Amino acid sequence: MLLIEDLQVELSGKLLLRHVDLEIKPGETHVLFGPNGSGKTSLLMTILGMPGYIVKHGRIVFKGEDITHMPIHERAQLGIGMAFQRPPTIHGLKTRQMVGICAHGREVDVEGMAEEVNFSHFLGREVNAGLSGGEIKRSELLQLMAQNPDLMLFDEPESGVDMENMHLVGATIAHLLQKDKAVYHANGASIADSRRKRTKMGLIITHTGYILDYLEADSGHVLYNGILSCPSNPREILRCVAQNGYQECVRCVVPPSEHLLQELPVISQD
Ligand SMILES: Nc1ncnc2c1ncn2[C@@H]1O[C@H](COP(=O)(O)OP(=O)(O)OP(=O)(O)O)[C@@H](O)[C@H]1O
Repeated sequence: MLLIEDLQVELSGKLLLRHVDLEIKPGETHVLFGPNGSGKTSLLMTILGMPGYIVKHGRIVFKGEDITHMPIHERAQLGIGMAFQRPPTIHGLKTRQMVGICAHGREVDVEGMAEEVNFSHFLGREVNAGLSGGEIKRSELLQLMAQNPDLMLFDEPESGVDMENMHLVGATIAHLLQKDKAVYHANGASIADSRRKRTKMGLIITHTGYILDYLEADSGHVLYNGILSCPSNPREILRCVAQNGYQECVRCVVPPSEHLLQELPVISQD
């Protein structure tokens, strides 16, 4: 389980996350909405343990272990992985080698996995060198498939992906999170049984909600101005935001505390 309690996080001296409480149980997938600049990527980077994201208050517990100040490589070993929105180009390292590194000593069928995400053609290329937006997403998924972590963080997996590849990306994420129908029916297990056996946890940032067409999310949240609120049905959140905008959406539930709500800025309507 991932448990985050009253988290406050600073980056370069700026407070980006002001109040985050979050619990993701084994088998659950949560979706994260929020306007640009509200701190969504910062939250994922903090969970991953990216250097520079300084926890000023609160704690992060994963699998019963306090990982608040644990270095990134130890979190990866514990089972946390991320598909980045804009990963850097790594010169001198081929994607094939990178996938091997992600597997962390496990025997993996790199070619077979690359085929699954339509990436065979790029295995010999330096990591992310000259890749298009959609190709980067598939490269990130391939690395995650090799790592196969227990908690998977996805930063806008739909952005830059065309309609045809959206199906591939959506189906791959559903499979990684044990939420595809093939898993349901494996070994003749009932859907309820398969649900109970799920162990993978997911946290997915989305602006469009397209990913919800491919997997069943257990809960949605809105991150607004560094404050996480509105744990509820993700489709209801989408509808609320589309109809009323984010500011109204976060006002429709009881905020973490009255003083935090009062600090929310007014978003201009133009
Ligand atoms: N190195 C940095 N120093 C100071 N501020 C930063 C730094 N990196 C990011 N920020 C700011 O932190 C805020 C939150 O950024 P973040 O990327 O977490 O937002 P987001 O919700 O993921 O946005 P988007 O939906 O646009 O991807 C933004 O205002 C951003 O400009």
